[in-house]
Amino acid sequence: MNHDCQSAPLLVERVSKTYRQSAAEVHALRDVSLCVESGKFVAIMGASGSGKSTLLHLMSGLTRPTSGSIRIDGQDLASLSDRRLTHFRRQRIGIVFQAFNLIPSLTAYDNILFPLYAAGIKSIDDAAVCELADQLGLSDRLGQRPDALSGGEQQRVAIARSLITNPAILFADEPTGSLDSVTGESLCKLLRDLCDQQQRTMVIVTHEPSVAVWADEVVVLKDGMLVQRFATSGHEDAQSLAAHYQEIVRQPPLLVETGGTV
Ligand SMILES: Nc1ncnc2c1ncn2[C@@H]1O[C@H](COP(=O)(O)OP(=O)(O)OP(=O)(O)O)[C@@H](O)[C@H]1O
Repeated sequence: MNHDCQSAPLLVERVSKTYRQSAAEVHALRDVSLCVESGKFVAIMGASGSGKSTLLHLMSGLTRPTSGSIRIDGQDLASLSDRRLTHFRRQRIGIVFQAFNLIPSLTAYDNILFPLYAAGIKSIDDAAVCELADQLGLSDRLGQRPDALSGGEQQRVAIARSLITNPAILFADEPTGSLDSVTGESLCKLLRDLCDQQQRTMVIVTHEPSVAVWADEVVVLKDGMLVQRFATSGHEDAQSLAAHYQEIVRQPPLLVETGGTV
C-alpha cells in the first residue's frame, strides 16, 4: 500500500457489500480499495447499478460493509458503535445529496447551522458562518427559506451545511443532478475552488463527464468492481473524458492494484 494512504482522509480497503433480497444475494460491491489524499477531488463514475451510491453510502458511514474496512481521517468506522458512528459522521463527514435535503421551515442560515444545533453546540461563531456564506455566495440569501431560493442557491446552502463542522472529507451524490447545465457548471467550479483554495477533500458520484472533468481523478466502477481510475489532466474537456470513460466500460474488467492512491 502507498505509504501516504495511512494518513489520508479516506482509505477504503477491500470493501464488499452484499444485499440479501429474500433468497437471492446482490453483490453490489466486490473487493473495492481506494485511497484519497488530502486536497484531492475524485469523481466516481459507472453505469446505473454499478455500485456508486452503495460505495458513497459506505464511505460516508450511512451503511456498513459486508467485509473490508473504511478509515476516515484515521478512524476505522467498523470500530464505532452505531451511536458513535452517527456522532463521528456529523462531526467529520460532510454529505451533499442531489435533492439538497434542506429543512423547508428553516432559513438558509438555520439550515447551515443545523449540524451544530443537532450536536448541541450553542456557542456559534457568527464571523465564521458569515465567512462561509460569503465563500459560497450566500451572504444576501441567509434570511430566506429554501422555497425562496433557486436550485443552485439551495445546493450551495447544502454545501455550506456540510462544511460547517469543518469535516475531513466531503461526499456528494450527483450534486448537480437537479440543476440546469449552467448552474451545474458554476457549482462544479465552486467545488473545484473549495479544493484549490481550502484544500478540501472531495468525492462525488456523477453520471456526467462534464462534471467529472472538474475532478483530479476519475474512479470507474463496473458490476460492483473498481475497474479503472485515471487522472483528468489528459482530458481537459468533457468530450475527451467521455470517450475515454466509454472505452473503459466497454472493456472486460481489469482490476487495479489494491490500496493504490488517488
Ligand atoms: N437496499 C438495497 N437492497 C437490495 N439491493 C440493493 C440495495 N441498494 C442497492 N442495491 C443493488 O445494488 C446494486 C448497486 O446499486 P447502486 O444504487 O449502488 O448503483 P448505482 O451505480 O448508484 O446506480 P444508479 O446510478 O442507478 O443510482 C444494484 O444492483 C442495486 O439494485
